[in-house]
Amino acid sequence: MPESAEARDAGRQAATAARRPFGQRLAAAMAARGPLCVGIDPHPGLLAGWGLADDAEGLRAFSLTVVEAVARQVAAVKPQVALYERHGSRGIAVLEETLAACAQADLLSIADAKRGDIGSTMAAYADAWLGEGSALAADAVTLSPYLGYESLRPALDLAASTGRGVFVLGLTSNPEGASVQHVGGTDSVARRIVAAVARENAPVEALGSTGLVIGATVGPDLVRLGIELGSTRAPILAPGLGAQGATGADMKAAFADCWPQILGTSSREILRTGPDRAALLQAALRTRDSLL
Ligand SMILES: O=C(O)c1cc(=O)[nH]c(=O)n1[C@@H]1O[C@H](COP(=O)(O)O)[C@@H](O)[C@H]1O
Repeated sequence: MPESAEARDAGRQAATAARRPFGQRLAAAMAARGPLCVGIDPHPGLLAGWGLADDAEGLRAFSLTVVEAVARQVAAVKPQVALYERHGSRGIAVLEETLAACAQADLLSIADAKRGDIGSTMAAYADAWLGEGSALAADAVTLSPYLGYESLRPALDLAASTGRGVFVLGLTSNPEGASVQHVGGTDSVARRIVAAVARENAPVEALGSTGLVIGATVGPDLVRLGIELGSTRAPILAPGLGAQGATGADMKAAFADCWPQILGTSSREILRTGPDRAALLQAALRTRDSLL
């Protein structure tokens, strides 16, 4: 018999009630397993290197292998949504299956979707990535604030009410980001985003659920722009480790004032060692150890 609407709503409410806030869950995972998030970026070249076809079946084998290799060993994984979207609806179905496998394995998932739009459309993105009962809902999603920080409000509010999290782009790891994010000098666009995120987390005593993305490569910019992260209570997702050149030592120097908040993330450098699960795990643990 099909589930009634009332039963479905009750099930969703129970699922939300049982979930602790994302910041708390991330802090616990980082304390237990270290500050690394493994990026799942199934690039065509990586699929070929693993002997897999560049199609939905290849994508599925790749994604589930990574989840199986690192579950219970690292704090989180971050599937790159673009690399599923390029396979159309079948790729999205694989992403849904990958997110479900993470939930099953008690592995935090961060959907790297970088969504951002006017508020009314943002509400629909929020339902997709953070809503209870959505097959695409992850533990957290990346968001772009460059339509204005407050345009993200529907996602910020839904994340808070479902115990999920967001990571808002602050200073990105790519060199082109400076042309927007550095504008304003010591009162830069990025500094204003960081301040808005800090306000979001102000009521929380420990790690909040509104995170920032700050590239592992931007240490000198943080100093030059006078951006201070330690008081934001934001979890900080730091991409750029490995393939983009940043090392654990670079990150420790750049983020000395907020080290307990840092979740380093690396994709290609780890993924290149697959498809052997033991090799993938070893590469992940080596990267993690560089952050301890
Ligand atoms: O939001 C992100 O994760 C992100 C932000 C950023 O500033 N730079 C950045 O590289 N990323 C993502 O992090 C991943 C980095 O991949 P690797 O360079 O292979 O480790 C990619 O999925 C990027 O889209």
